[in-house]
Amino acid sequence: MASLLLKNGRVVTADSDSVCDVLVEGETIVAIGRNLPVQADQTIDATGKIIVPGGIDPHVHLDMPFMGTFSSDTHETGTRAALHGGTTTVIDFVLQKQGHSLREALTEWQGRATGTAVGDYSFHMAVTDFNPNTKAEIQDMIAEGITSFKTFMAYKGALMIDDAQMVGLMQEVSRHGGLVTAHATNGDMIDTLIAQHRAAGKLTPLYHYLSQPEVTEAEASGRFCDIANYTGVNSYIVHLTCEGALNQVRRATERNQRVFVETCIQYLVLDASLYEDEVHGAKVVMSPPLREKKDQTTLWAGINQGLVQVVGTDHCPFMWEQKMLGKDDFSKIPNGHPAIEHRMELLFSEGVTTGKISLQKFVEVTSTNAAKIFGMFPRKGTISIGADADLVLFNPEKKHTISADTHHMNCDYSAYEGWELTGKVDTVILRGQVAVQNGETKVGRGYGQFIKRGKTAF
Ligand SMILES: NC(=O)NCCC(=O)O
Ligand SMILES: [Zn+2]
Ligand SMILES: [Zn+2]
Repeated sequence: MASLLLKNGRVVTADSDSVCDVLVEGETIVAIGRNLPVQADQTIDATGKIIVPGGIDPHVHLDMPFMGTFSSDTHETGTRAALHGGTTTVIDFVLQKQGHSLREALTEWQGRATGTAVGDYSFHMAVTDFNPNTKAEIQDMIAEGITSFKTFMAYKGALMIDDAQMVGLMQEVSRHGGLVTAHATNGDMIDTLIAQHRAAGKLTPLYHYLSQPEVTEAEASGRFCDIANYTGVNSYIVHLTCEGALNQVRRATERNQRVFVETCIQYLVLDASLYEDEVHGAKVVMSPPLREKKDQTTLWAGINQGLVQVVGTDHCPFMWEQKMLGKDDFSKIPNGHPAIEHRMELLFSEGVTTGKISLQKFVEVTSTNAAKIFGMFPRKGTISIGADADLVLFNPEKKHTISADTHHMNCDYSAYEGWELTGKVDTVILRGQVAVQNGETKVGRGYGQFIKRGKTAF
């Protein structure tokens, strides 16, 4: 079995921080300690580098059929780009087609990802049609290692379920110890506002933003918390963006309810002023939309308060040509933006180097908490003996500039074009293999494995 020794790095986990060596045998970490008296097949000098657990992005949409097109990163290109940014595991969304089974959808997604993913991956199951047949499949999905069930409270006619279905799904998932997650926005209200804006000839990207005011997210977040509380299911709100929604979670915690919350990197660092650009505003058309500075402040504080446990990306890239499907009508712009590659470097630069969050909080929200919530801990999400050797060597001083010319995502623009960041991923190790070094990919198509997940252990 091949061995790899990382020497003299600053090893940071959610609960420890010390300069030491890490020894890997095969795919697994076998020893951690100062000046380990061992030789290995390969040694990497990590002096001056931070070593963190491989990142976990639990919110990505790869090769996903959506709004009449497909997101432009495949499981191959998306997971490769993720690796370049230090994310070694992603959780992608399988979408049930309304009128069809969960199994059919899973088979379709397995067909796309198996043998093509470069980095490790798992799936959430998006339940878009909860009925007696779907109900009977919940247990099967959990047996497959798909223990989280995504709901959309918006996108009516395509993905949205109503409250009756939500209650039924939560009851069934609760019975089997799984987790229900939600895109928590009020779809009916949003559709009404979209229709009003279109009827008034208000068609620029700004009206995407104005069709999804804060109240649409706050209302649905509160409703989701309430139904989850009633059913007793483990619950998680994806891509939470704003103060009003986080206040609903705070309210839930006051009755001693626990609701996990994910925000995404863009909501921490980009704001709604970008929608004023009538052309390029399309690059950041996503749902929910970008919000205001006060919401960013609330989200950073929410991370430090432990109300927000995860920073994901909601990576859902579209080529500019695809975005231009909506050049004359904001409601036809495919929703989503590319970010899978830059989540960790952006969060480090904008969060850790500015002092907004600590390095250990960075590890928690980029890796450890997702591993615990989504049933992968301690195999993933930490640096400990017996864990998968998913390790990121990070150069905290190195400055670099984001550009679509150099990124690895299959997208011809970047919402962060020209941003200068401090802190760069240097080397990435996935299950004991050097996967990225000096900007080069060292593992190939098909190296990524499906990760069967267990239950929430947080
Ligand atoms: N978020 C977004 O704009 N696109 C992907 C689908 C979703 O997560 O709602
Ligand atoms: Zn969503
Ligand atoms: Zn999403």
